[in-house]
Amino acid sequence: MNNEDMSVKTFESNEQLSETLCKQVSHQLSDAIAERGHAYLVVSGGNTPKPLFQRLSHTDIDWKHVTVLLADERWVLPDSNDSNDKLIKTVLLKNKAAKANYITLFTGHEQAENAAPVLSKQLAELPRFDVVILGMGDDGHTASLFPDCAELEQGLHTDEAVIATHPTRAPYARVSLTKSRLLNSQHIYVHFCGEKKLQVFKQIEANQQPALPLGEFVQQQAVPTEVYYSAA
Ligand SMILES: O=C1O[C@H](COP(=O)(O)O)[C@@H](O)[C@H](O)[C@H]1O
Repeated sequence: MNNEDMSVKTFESNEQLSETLCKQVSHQLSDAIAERGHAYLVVSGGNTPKPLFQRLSHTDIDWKHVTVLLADERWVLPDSNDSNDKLIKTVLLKNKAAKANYITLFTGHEQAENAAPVLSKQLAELPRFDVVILGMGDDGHTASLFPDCAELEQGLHTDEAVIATHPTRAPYARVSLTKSRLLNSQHIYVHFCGEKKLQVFKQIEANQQPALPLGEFVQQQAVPTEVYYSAA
């Protein structure tokens, strides 16, 4: 698909959206396993992907040949309710998906900026991802590439795989996969819900300035990218 022809797949509810996206993602992971013996799935944190994770966890995929990792992590302890790591472990890596391999972004370093170079080296060694699912915040951030963080330009232009970011209007230091590492994927999905985010997405689609971080993934032509939106 040429991303110039991108259309937004629209659903009434996140449940309905998740049913369709789950089928799509599971086919692509299974195809990757058939072709190369292993598949890489990158997922986002936050609230939006919970129904998708629940469905994926019950889906017949040869999970032992799938590696899952996060697009970003909030620098909190792994037992915090704001930890993306906790979300993945409690909602996705269960049931059939309990057999998946998981690369955590939580290294145990006290500071995100000390963890980032270690993670960057580790993730640079991974092959091309098969599926990357990106979320979007109300401010147009994706992964932990925030419009207001001092590290945004670095995150969009570096060849490093992971950087630390410090949003000024959202809590916690973060680690985030960079644009170059996220775009090193066969397929990208953008997944968001609700009218407020739809309005932000319309600004991004129209390329309104100042450009928002998600626009870097929506406007590019290199990787097939599909947008999944639900009203509720
Ligand atoms: O902080 C984050 O926010 C975004 C969006 O989260 P949501 O709760 O509005 O769906 C998420 O994609 C990212 O992974 C997370 O760290």
